[in-house]
Amino acid sequence: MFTEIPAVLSERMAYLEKLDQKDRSDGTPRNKRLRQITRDTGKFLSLLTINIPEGEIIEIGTSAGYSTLWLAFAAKEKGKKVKTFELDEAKINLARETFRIAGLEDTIELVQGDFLDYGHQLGQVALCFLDAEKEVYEKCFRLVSGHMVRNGLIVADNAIDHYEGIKPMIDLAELDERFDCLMVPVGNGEFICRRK
Ligand SMILES: C[S@@+](CC[C@H](N)C(=O)[O-])C[C@H]1O[C@@H](n2cnc3c(N)ncnc32)[C@H](O)[C@@H]1O
Repeated sequence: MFTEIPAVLSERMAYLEKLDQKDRSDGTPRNKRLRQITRDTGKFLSLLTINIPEGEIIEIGTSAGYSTLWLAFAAKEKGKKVKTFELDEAKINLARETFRIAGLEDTIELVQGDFLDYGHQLGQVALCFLDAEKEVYEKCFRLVSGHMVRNGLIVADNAIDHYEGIKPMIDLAELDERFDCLMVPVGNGEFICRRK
């Protein structure tokens, strides 16, 4: 599938990768940085998404839409959509531009606001990519876990480089008998919870 990424999509991905690199080296304050997933993590998300069961695909933490592109690329192949949540207005504007340029506006629904205010509206979830502030991971897990379909996946980013920050969520998930959990050393570490 990676040989079939449309040019407009791979060009926007490359543009965002450069923007993210620039952010990391030019002193941009942390809250303004894009803080994107790695390219390997993006590919990993696409591979997971192409094989998920029926249900919603959601993302918590859009930033400029880089990770959303990897989710949506695979979702589109399956005729599915991605719903992604973002708080920050400047990043929302950049994400809208991303989805328009990549021709994925019909595949992606961008929700402006705090995911924690929307959690109660969730339907049946097949895949949740969690990449927000580390302090909210545990709350997000509590909100999403009851909505997961059988074989659905919660994938939490930064599980290795911010292990201490998200440990409360990891501990909670590992004690939860509804889930099989695994730390995957791709990118910055992806903690995967599969609904049994
Ligand atoms: C690490 S960045 C996301 C990077 C993005 N997933 C990517 O790889 O391209 C985290 C983003 O989550 C957003 N965020 C943090 N807490 C949130 C919340 N409770 N609801 C929605 N967005 C949130 C932040 O504004 C920030 O843009």
